[in-house]
Amino acid sequence: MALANSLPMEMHFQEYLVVITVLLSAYFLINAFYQLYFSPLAKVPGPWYAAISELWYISKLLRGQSMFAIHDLHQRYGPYVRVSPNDVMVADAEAVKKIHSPFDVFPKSEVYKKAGLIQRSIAIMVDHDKVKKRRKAIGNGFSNSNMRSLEPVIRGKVDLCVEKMKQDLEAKGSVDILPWLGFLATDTIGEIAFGKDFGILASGMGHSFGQDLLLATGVMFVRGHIPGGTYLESIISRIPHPTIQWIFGSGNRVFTYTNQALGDLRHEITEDEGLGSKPSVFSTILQNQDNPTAKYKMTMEEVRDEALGFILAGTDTVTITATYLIWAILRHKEVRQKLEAEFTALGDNITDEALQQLPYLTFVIKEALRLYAGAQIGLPRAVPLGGRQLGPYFLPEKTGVMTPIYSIHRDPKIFEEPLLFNPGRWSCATKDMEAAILAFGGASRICVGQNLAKMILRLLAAVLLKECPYVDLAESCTDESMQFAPRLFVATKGGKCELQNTKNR
Ligand code: HEM
Repeated sequence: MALANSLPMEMHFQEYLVVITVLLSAYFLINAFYQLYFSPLAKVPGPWYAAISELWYISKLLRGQSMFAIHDLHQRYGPYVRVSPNDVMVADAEAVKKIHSPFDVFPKSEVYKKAGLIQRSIAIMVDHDKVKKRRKAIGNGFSNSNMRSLEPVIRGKVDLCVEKMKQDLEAKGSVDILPWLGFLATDTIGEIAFGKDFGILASGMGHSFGQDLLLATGVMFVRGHIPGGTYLESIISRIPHPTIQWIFGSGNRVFTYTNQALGDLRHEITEDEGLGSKPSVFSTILQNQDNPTAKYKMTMEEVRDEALGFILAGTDTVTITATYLIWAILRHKEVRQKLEAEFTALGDNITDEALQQLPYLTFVIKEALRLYAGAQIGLPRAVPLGGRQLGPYFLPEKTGVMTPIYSIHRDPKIFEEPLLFNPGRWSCATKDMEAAILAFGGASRICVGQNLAKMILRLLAAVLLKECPYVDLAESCTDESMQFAPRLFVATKGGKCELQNTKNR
């Protein structure tokens, strides 16, 4: 009897499944046919599997292979490659200039917005008018003149970092600079944004904030890149398992820490009207909060999201660029000698102002940023209203266009022998070379922290070579181990960058 009752149900269910499968297959086939032959992007070259679904690009991105995979596609298909139904990678120098033009703004793509954790930060803002206003509000904090007033803080961090690395070199004969430069970046940005560092340079150990931020960023990234990521998150985050709760609680823990630190900083700044308080990129903003006539104001939540955005955007990028900069200097003897000559001529006058005047140091940093800047993936933008002609293709509005830094910086039409680390090439730089550099992005969305990043790089190179003249690459630090690893963000293949003390060799 029970069997007799269940049979029609089962048949009904199977029929239901068959209908759904047929419908889905039909949808898939019709969509694939449309994408390949009738979509406005159908003429843009690229592999067929990328044109019919986002899966190929997302999987490459999440597995950290996007920059290599995209580079291969550009070699095969040319400067325009369709990498998903609605996204085109553009490595054509003229079109890249248009995409990052200050006059005809291609807004950031919504991918950033979906990410979530730092909703009020400039890094994920799409609306251009809001971006302009916010950049004015925070721009002063990173201006060259404010950077000068922050220099003692930054110099103090660089000195401490070099001192710690020197201790390892002298006690153990070698040092892995990768974690130390990570501590340097995190503590420096922590201090100038929150008014206090995380104490990790001094202790030589990570801080739970770093781990929480990493987790929260992972959640944010998956949410932004996986279709339906927000719904997936709201379901998974309800599972009452301690590890899952801990992972999804990371965002709140990060907010609690940041609110506390910024609250203290605000108190200190408003109590003594900024006199003698710790220098911070937010000093003016925090002073202005209770000033009714102030032109640019920000709420505490906005300041918090910006501060977190700085940590997220600034720490890994500075760590990786600084690591490769030091590696590249020590890897190329003639580069090191020329730099040492410039530093020797400065004597003890190692100030950032003096370092900024050194031509060869400037070329070395530019070349390190060309080949090894911490961000190498495609910068996502959307085609503005009305659509735009880019090269031979007319792309409708809202088409995603990405400018792949890795490939553009290695374009042989612009950079002779593009894979060679050759700082001298910048002594006679062409306009095209200058325009092709996207290490800090471009135009209206150029990196807010580039002055800070460059200051750290300059001071680090000068102080390290002065304090540790006996340092060289360790045997473990080979060209192979220093290749880019397939990770989400740039990383070294060997997972470290070891230097050794050559004094006793
Ligand atoms: C060598 C180190 C750095 C590199 C290579 C780098 C690279 C970049 C790039 C390529 C962009 C543009 C992203 C896009 O257009 O989609 C960007 C934006 C940004 N960066 Fe950096 N960055 C570095 C350091 C920093 C530091 C130290 C901070 C802050 C303390 C920072 C804060 C930001 C912010 C807030 C944005 C978003 C700006 C906007 O959307 O208008 N970056 N960075």
